[in-house]
Amino acid sequence: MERVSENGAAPSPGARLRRAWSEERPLQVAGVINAYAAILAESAGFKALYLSGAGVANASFGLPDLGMTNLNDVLCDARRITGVTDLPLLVDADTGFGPAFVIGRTVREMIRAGVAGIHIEDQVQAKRCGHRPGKELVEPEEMADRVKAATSAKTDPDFVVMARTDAVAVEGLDAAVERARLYQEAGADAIFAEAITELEDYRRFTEALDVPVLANITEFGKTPLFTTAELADVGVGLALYPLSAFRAMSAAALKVYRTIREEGTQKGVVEEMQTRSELYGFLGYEEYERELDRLFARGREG
Ligand SMILES: C[C@](O)(C(=O)O)[C@H](CC(=O)O)C(=O)O
Repeated sequence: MERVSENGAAPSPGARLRRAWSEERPLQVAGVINAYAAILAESAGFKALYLSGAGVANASFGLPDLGMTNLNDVLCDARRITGVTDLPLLVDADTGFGPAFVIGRTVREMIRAGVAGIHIEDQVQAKRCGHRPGKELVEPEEMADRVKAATSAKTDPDFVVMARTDAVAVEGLDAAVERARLYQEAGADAIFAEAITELEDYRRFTEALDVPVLANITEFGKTPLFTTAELADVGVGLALYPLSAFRAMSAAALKVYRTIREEGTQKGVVEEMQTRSELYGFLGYEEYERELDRLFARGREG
């Protein structure tokens, strides 16, 4: 049941994320690299958004996804997104950015930033992308402590603490499902099953758990591009597309840069661009202008 505060205030971002995953199955969660991408994803009809750790590292810092960005780096991008949309935002908090007290601070700061939930993972601090070789995990109990540190820091009971396990690729399916059960017991509100290779493996998670399971449908990784129908069939609760639009934007941008450089003009690619009026439409530019006119018309007339 969605909690509405006693003074009748709107449901919190966490409550909205929970509502979204109860209304759509699997809930499609769109990765958005920045505030404008959030506006685009919302206009396409998504009901929940995601800020990718790789996305922050790659797009905001030009760095690889190797745990080189910190809490403030991620918060800064998260705030920009929550500033333009009421859709619930799930944020990649890597390993929580430090030991127990830091994980607690991560949760409180994320809630203050209007974030709906985070996921923290069971990799060592020197983490890697979940779809790369050479991942190392902390002991299951240490990860359970991370989860407890996160859940006990909630200042909004509906804030979502999702536990990600990278164990399938490292320890195999049975151990990964066992870990997920332990994380659920420790208080995780959802489980992120990373780097799954077989559709049926999701069923092992969903049958063993009472909380929603997220499938990370990221391109060029270990997981095939399963459809929502396939994922629904094995009980998956959330389907994540962390970097899909970013990859497409990056390919488009490179093509434009190369064309301008090589051909001395952008004429050959201008048809592929979003127009000025489309951009302004998404931004509500004209509404802002009308407001400006209304506010300052007297000054101008005088
Ligand atoms: C989910 C992820 O952690 C991310 O940062 O978005 C990445 C995505 C990717 O590299 O494709 C991951 O799966 O490790």
